[in-house]
Amino acid sequence: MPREWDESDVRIRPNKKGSRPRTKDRPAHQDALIGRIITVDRGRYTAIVDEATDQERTLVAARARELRRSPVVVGDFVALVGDVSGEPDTLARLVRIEQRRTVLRRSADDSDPVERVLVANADQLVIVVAAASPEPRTGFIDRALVAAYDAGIEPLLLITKTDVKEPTALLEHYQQLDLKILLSRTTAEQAASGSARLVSDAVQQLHAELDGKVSVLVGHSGVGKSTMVNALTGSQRATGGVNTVTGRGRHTSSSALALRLEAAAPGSWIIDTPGIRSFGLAHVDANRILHAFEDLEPGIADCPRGCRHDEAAPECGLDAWVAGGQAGQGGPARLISYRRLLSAIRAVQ
Ligand SMILES: Nc1nc2c(ncn2[C@@H]2O[C@H](COP(=O)(O)OP(=O)(O)OP(=O)(O)O)[C@@H](O)[C@H]2O)c(=O)[nH]1
Ligand SMILES: [Zn+2]
Repeated sequence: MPREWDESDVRIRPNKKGSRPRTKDRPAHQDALIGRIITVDRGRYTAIVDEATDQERTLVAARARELRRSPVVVGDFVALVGDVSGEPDTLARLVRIEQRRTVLRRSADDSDPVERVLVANADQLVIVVAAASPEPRTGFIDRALVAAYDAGIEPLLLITKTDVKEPTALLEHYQQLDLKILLSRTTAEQAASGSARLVSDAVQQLHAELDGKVSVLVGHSGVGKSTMVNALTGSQRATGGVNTVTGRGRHTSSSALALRLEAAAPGSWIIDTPGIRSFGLAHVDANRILHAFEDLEPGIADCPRGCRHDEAAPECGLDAWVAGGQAGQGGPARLISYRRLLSAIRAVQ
């Protein structure tokens, strides 16, 4: 029966060329498989696909030519095409990097402003220091806190070797900061025997904090990071499966490696960072680092206009803030830490 066309009819009328958009309008590789990058080694990217299903497998991929200039890092979700069987000696093609939820960055040091992405999509940064041997350095912790703040990820401080020394001074220093702190230790006999068995309470507490999340661990050499990572992951580095690709022997050039948290919800990963010992912060705006010092931050309310908050700043509100005890007993030391970091970053900006 004839009738009049109106605008709504026009809209639902099928496209003359068919309902499929033309190739160039379609997102490339729509049917690609999405994988999680667990390690990067000499241009080869190891990904987990179909994670937490019975199809789960590990495969190795190389970047497509058009991604040559786009760094792919541990924690990235990527689109994979080609041979995605994961069979030995196969190589998939990595054609796209999915949008990153968080990005942990650093510059190699403050004087090298080249900013590098270290890890993508992490939820948490676990800063590992020892109560003693090596002595904890608040400068390292503060830098890591700024990096976590900059990345928009949650920091957590893990103090190891509390059997060797009580971390009283360190706890005092961070007392007024809203920072989650966990302690771990071995029994003295075990430490003396050289095979550190961590007390299970400490491991379980950290496990609970990591369950369901992607966490990056950073710390100086010798603080007991590997000991803790092994306790949480069951030494996946050393034996079969995923480990042929991620095992220590073959893992030479990458600075990060994702390991699965044992006995945890799917998607719980620990990213170890053996090659990362420092956090250059040249890429972070000096005016923003105070946000990582929440215990001091309210003190700038009374600063004169344009105050630079450094030692030379006349009548900086931070001096009165810590002198008045508002940042707690550790306040004066915290202010020194803040100003030291501030001047290091300003010196290169
Ligand atoms: N007393 C004591 N010793 C520990 C503890 N945790 C680790 N250790 C010992 O500290 C030493 C260094 O531990 P690692 O786990 O290798 O340290 P790391 O941070 O991984 O160091 P790198 O491998 O150099 O990166 C080892 O001899 C451990 O047995 C602890 O809680 N208490
Ligand atoms: Zn000020």
